Amino acid sequence: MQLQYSPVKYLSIVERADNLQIFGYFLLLGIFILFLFVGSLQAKDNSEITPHHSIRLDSDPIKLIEQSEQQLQQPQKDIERINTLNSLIMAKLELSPDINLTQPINQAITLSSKLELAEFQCHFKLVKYRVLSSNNALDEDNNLIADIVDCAKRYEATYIEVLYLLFYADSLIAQRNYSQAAELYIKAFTVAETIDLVRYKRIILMRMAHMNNNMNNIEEAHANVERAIATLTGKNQFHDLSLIYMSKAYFYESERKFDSAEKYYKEALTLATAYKNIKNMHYLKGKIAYMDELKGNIEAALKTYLELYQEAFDKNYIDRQVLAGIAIANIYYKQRKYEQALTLINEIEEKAFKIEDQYSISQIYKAKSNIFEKKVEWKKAYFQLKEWIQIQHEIYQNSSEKDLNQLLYAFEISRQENENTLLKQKEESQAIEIKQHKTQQHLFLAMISLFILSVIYLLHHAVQQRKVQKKLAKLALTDELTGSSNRRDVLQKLEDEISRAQRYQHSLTIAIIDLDYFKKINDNFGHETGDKVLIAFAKICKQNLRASDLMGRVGGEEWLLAFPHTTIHETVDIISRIQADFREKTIPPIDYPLTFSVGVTNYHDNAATITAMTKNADEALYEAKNSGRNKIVVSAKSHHLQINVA
Ligand SMILES: Nc1nc2c(ncn2[C@@H]2O[C@H](COP(=O)(O)OP(=O)(O)OP(=O)(O)O)[C@@H](O)[C@H]2O)c(=O)[nH]1
Repeated sequence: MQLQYSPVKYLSIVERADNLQIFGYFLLLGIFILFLFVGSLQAKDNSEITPHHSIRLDSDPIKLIEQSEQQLQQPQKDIERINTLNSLIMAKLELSPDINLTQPINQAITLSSKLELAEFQCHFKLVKYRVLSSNNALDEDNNLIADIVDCAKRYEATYIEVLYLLFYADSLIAQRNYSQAAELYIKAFTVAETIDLVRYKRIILMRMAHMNNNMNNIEEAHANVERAIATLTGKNQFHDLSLIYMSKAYFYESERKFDSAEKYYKEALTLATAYKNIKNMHYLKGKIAYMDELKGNIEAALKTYLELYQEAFDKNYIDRQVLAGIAIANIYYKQRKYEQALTLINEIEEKAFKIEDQYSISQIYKAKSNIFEKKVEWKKAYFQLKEWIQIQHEIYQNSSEKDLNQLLYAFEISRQENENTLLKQKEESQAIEIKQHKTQQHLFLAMISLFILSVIYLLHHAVQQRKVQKKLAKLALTDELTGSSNRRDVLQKLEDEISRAQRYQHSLTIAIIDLDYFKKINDNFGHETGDKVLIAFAKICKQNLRASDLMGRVGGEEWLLAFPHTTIHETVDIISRIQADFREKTIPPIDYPLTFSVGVTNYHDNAATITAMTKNADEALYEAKNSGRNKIVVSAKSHHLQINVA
């Protein structure tokens, strides 16, 4: 059978392989418990109950092995090589469950990991587990279980989670912790049910059945067997049904109901024959013969044992030959054919040593001791008995070691579990820490941003404030209509100029200007036209003034002008130019020339204050108005001079 590199097909194959493999474990466990509880009551061939079929082989395993080995000699693509290795491994396991397959399995694992075929990796690791456990060599790869669990977790292989629970439950069975094991089986069953792993469900039910049987809860054992049978959908499931019948028969055998046991061994044999499982056929025939023997049908049993012995000899199945040989020798013994029994035992003794089968060796010592006893050869009988005791002791020790290994295994699993939990917790707390750290960073950034924004806003606000203040300050000193200085500003500046004139003894003149008949303009042409006149006047003034000169609106249509470093005469000249410009300015609908009157004065010792100076200028202005307007009158208190401009 070739694995196809198609995910769907592939998964189903792997799943089936794994399921079957678990079935293998189940049977292994059965054997273990069998030895533990039934011990010498049972024939050794019980150990062969483990069929180890991970893949059902359609063709002859021997042919498949030859074919695979040939293919492996030739260059192949990696994926094809994995398939070939798989066929080889499965076929070899089919022939001999105990065979050492570490090398091809490791090669398959390496190739699967190279091609990143995770499920293949899981599959081959599981096969490795199976092989190592069959050889009692699990300690060769201490990380295997952890690897499988890790593999399952990484690739979310739920079926391996089930397997993991089963491993754990098995180890508890080995410790006789049945209640906890039962809990785990139920848990595994629940998980298997969630993804409808029918075969797993069946396996779990069968494990529970074996557990029930070991606890003498026979009814429950049979009930679980029936539940397991109910999971079979019929088609192509002879193999599984055959294994279930084997278990059922074994339960009856434990109850010493040999008829029922034989019936089910026969059912199982029919099925094993149907799918041509030679090893199982051999084993089942042995079981049926054993039932005959137990029921007293010695001749029938002997006949079958002899056939099996010959078959094993022909096919070179040494272990089976040894077992059949022991069974035959036991019957010869019962028939008092001591010489025949001894000859046969001697024949197989060497073979038993060759395959290092302790249990068979022990049986051989016991049989020999019994025979020597009957032959009254006490020394030899004593020697064989001594050997038998010695090897029994070793078997017991090995089984204790096995128990110990199971305990260590269970411990390793729970350690792994705790470690995983701790790791998970650590990862979670690290994630929380990172999250907190990030939140802190975000908060810090937000605070910094807020601070920068606040600073920018405050700076902007301060600049704006300053601008507003400046504007307000300017507005406070500016005449809104004309844009020139207002009364307060021009008087303040005049104050400063007076101080300067005083300190530096330079000339300073002022002029107070009042527009003529302004009320009439307002009255005749409207307030707006009046405003236009005021604006036009301010503009003309500014055009005629120097930068150092001062100008400000001190009343409705009254203005104060100041001229530092300027004589009265120069002042009059300037004002005359303003008068001329103003007169020429046309502001419709005013249809006559605009005029103003002016009072001029200057700074001197008798007029050294603002009050004195403006008083003098006002008096001159008054005089200009009274004398007909449109005049520049120089204060008598300065240099008095009247100029008629009209
Ligand atoms: N359009 C306008 N009129 C103003 C403003 N301020 C004051 N006035 C007006 O100016 C006029 C000043 O009138 P008066 O003080 O009688 O002086 P006058 O009409 O110019 O007469 P004489 O000064 O004697 O030539 C008033 O009618 C005020 O209402 C202003 O900002 N705009």
